[in-house]
Amino acid sequence: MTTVCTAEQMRTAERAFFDAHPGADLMAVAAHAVATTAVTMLLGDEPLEESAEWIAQQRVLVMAGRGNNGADGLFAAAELCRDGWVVDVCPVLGSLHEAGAGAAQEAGCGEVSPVDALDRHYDLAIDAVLGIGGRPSIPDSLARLDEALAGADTPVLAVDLPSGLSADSGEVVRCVHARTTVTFASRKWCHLARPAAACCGRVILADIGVAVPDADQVASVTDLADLWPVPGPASDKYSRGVVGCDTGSSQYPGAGVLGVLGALRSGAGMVRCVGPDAVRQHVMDRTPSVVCAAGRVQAWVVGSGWGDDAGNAARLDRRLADGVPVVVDADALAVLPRRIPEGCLLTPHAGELARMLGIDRAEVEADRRGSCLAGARMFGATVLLKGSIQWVATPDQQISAALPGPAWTAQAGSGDTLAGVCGTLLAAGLSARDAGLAGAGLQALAAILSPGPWSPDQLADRFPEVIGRLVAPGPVGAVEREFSA
Ligand SMILES: NC(=O)C1=CN([C@@H]2O[C@H](COP(=O)(O)OP(=O)(O)OC[C@H]3O[C@@H](n4cnc5c(N)ncnc54)[C@H](OP(=O)(O)O)[C@@H]3O)[C@@H](O)[C@H]2O)[C@@H](O)CC1
Ligand SMILES: Nc1ncnc2c1ncn2[C@@H]1O[C@H](COP(=O)(O)OP(=O)(O)O)[C@@H](O)[C@H]1O
Repeated sequence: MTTVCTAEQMRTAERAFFDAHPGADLMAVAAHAVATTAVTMLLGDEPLEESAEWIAQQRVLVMAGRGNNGADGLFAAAELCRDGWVVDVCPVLGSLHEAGAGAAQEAGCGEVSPVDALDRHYDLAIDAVLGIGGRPSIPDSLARLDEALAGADTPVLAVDLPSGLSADSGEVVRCVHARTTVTFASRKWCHLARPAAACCGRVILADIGVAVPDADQVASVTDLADLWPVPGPASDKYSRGVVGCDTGSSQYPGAGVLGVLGALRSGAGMVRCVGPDAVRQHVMDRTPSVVCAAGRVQAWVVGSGWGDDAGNAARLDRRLADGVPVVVDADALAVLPRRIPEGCLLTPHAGELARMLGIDRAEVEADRRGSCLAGARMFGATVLLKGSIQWVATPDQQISAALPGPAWTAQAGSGDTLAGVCGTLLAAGLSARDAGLAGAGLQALAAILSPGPWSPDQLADRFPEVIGRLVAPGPVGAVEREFSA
């Protein structure tokens, strides 16, 4: 799991740290982490070149703002300059942090305006204009610099986060594009949520001695690889797990097909389709290996595409009574009994969760994390709240988020395939929490690897390749590297 925090949580942690360590120089620790990362980037793969003469030819641009983020950059500039690198400081927002500017000047850094910097060559640029105190977007002068640096293929190292991003979201208005970002104490949401994450490059987490106790946990690609069930020599179709799909209706047969596709393409040992005739016919046409007959299953997928039918409550009760874990999706969420068996997984989007909780959708949107916890508490089952950040909360009030993906999956039918994937994972024996995290993570990863308007059935057709790459044997860390490349 990766820890992730908001700007507010970071500031609270910083206050607690200073209460416990009055007078500590956190900025010096942060700046040293920036300077160390900068040197690693400058040296690249050729540490043999690290002679004083070679270092004295390498030029570094430090773009600095006027807050503490700028100060981190300025103290890093001073350290680099003292070590022999040629450093220009560029005040992008007019003024500079006073002590930081003093240190940089004393160490021998030059100063350059944003306009003059456009005409100079740099081997590395450090973006220390805006950090967690930044509001979205950047001034034109910085946008021009960012474009020029990209045009010259100059690597950019962002301090804490690329300027222009909001620490707490994946939104991008206009920002710096970093090759590497060095952040402190915990990752922030912009490092993980898309599309912002794509502007951060490789994110390095520096330990500055500050603990963020209320940081959240987000499943990483490595977690996904660890969770994914892989068949062994003794496996057969039953031991891998049989998924029963009781989804779709004559009005919405497509939802039944998509759920089956999700289950099949994510590795179910067998998929049984027991939906209405209209669904079964379409399923057989698309996926001939599906068994359209009743029988034992290890998990049920219900609710997708049921429509508003008077028989929905009885249809749900029948499946819950089977005693195996159930993925409860879409229309079945409107007819939930007061308590759901604990091993089940409820998969609402914000509107469905609002209805479950008897509140407005806007209230859910205003506190998605808290609403997800409330849903799990109210129904005694695990809840996967779908959307851009996908929270998974358990009845005992543990909460974590799935690997975030791009919004390409925000389209009708994605939830139906996701329910099928979660069914496969429950049938394979994963807990409801792990099934929610891994199912949502697979869909996100598939969309990361195949960006574009792929329809849910097309994306499901890509699941086998994504899973194959995900679980391919290799050293720990290889998976993360491959998928972040
Ligand atoms: N907290 C910690 O634990 C630690 C924090 N550390 C470091 O401190 C950083 C946070 O520093 P910070 O709070 O001073 O805010 P920062 O990001 O420098 O920006 C504020 C300045 O920017 C301005 N401004 C804002 N948006 C703007 C825009 N769009 N366009 C133009 N201007 C804009 C705003 O001016 P305003 O307009 O509000 O007057 C204000 O002057 C953090 O990211 C990390 O690097 C580390 O040293 C170690 C531990
Ligand atoms: N902004 C977003 N970013 C990433 N994924 C999203 C976003 N919004 C929705 N999704 C994904 O899209 C799917 C939508 O599910 P849902 O609304 O239930 O659709 P349907 O019921 O039509 O299948 C979910 O799998 C969710 O994870």
